[in-house]
Amino acid sequence: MGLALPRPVHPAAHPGDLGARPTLARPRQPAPAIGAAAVTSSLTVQNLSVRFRLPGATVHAVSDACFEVRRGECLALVGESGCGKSVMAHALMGLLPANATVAGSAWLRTEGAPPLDLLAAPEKVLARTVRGRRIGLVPQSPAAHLTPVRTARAQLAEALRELGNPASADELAARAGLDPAQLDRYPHQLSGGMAQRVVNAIALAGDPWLIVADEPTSGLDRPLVEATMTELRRLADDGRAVLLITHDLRAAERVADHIAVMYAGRVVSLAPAEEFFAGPRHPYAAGLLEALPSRGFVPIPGRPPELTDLPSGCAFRPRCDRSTAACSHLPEPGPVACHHPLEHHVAR
Ligand SMILES: Nc1ncnc2c1ncn2[C@@H]1O[C@H](COP(=O)(O)OP(=O)(O)OP(=O)(O)O)[C@@H](O)[C@H]1O
Ligand code: NI
Repeated sequence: MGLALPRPVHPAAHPGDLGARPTLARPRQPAPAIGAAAVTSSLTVQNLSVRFRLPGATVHAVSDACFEVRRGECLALVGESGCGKSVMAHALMGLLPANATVAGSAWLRTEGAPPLDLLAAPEKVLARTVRGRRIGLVPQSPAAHLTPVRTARAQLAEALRELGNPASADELAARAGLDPAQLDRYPHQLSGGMAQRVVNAIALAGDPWLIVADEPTSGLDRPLVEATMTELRRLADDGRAVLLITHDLRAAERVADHIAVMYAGRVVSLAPAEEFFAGPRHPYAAGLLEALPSRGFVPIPGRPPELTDLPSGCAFRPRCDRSTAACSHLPEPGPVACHHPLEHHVAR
């Protein structure tokens, strides 16, 4: 985790009082209303599960995940490496490999268009109407995403052409904060920050209202992390929805309105950011917070379980110092796989 700078943890703010915590949020703007039957565009994920079949084993990569993100909001999905964050993103984009099976629903509601269940939609529909147009993916590694033998300008122009956007590469670049003079460079001639801006610009070429950013700051130094976070917050404030996937809790604190914590494929905590940083309900989420430098850097003992061999009940139970008999089975299916609903009240 890129957690070099200690940051004071702010007390709980009044709900909606974004100015009281270290966020980049400006006052939330209402979603633009389009047409008579305007709805605020949103993504509603319900009981999303993903399994991978392997010879002799099944990987329980994501189990019964539920969350929602709307225009104007940023939801951060945080958790340790391997907990299922990227698999979740790939499931939503229809990009899972052939050995995957998916269950649940992920309703994408877009103004002026019929709702679409991303998990049930045919590949042709996802390719033609969703990827790049309604959902833009900011990939983890800009260098790997860009074609090495073509200039930034050529790649921006191609994205615009494919998505039917009449804007010029220069206009798109200017909006992404790119210096037009740098557009004739090849990817290896771009700095890390510039390459990141090029892929951000490509993700926005089709004017998607939902941005899925999968570890957009991995490998970047602190100033670039800050710049990327500022950019993501700006996208949300401009009326887009942002799903930020990260293991960097401090980066999430900078931009997110809501924090979802995943552990071993399950969402174990889902809360408004103010509430989360004031005291999360699940002992694992509490442990993640205590591992922040500002909270003393206390690591969580033990390791996450193998996703091919999950314990029964709460998967965190073997590492948890607060488990009770109730944790030996999962709670009734619901938004959060957790037996500690009053954790933050008890802790304070
Ligand atoms: N095609 C696949 N076949 C089998 N298992 C897979 C496949 N793709 C991913 N997995 C497994 O699914 C689990 C979740 O992986 P995922 O990439 O979503 O983790 P993550 O939370 O994004 O981690 P990181 O922070 O390292 O990116 C891992 O155990 C991974 O090994
Ligand atoms: Ni990942």
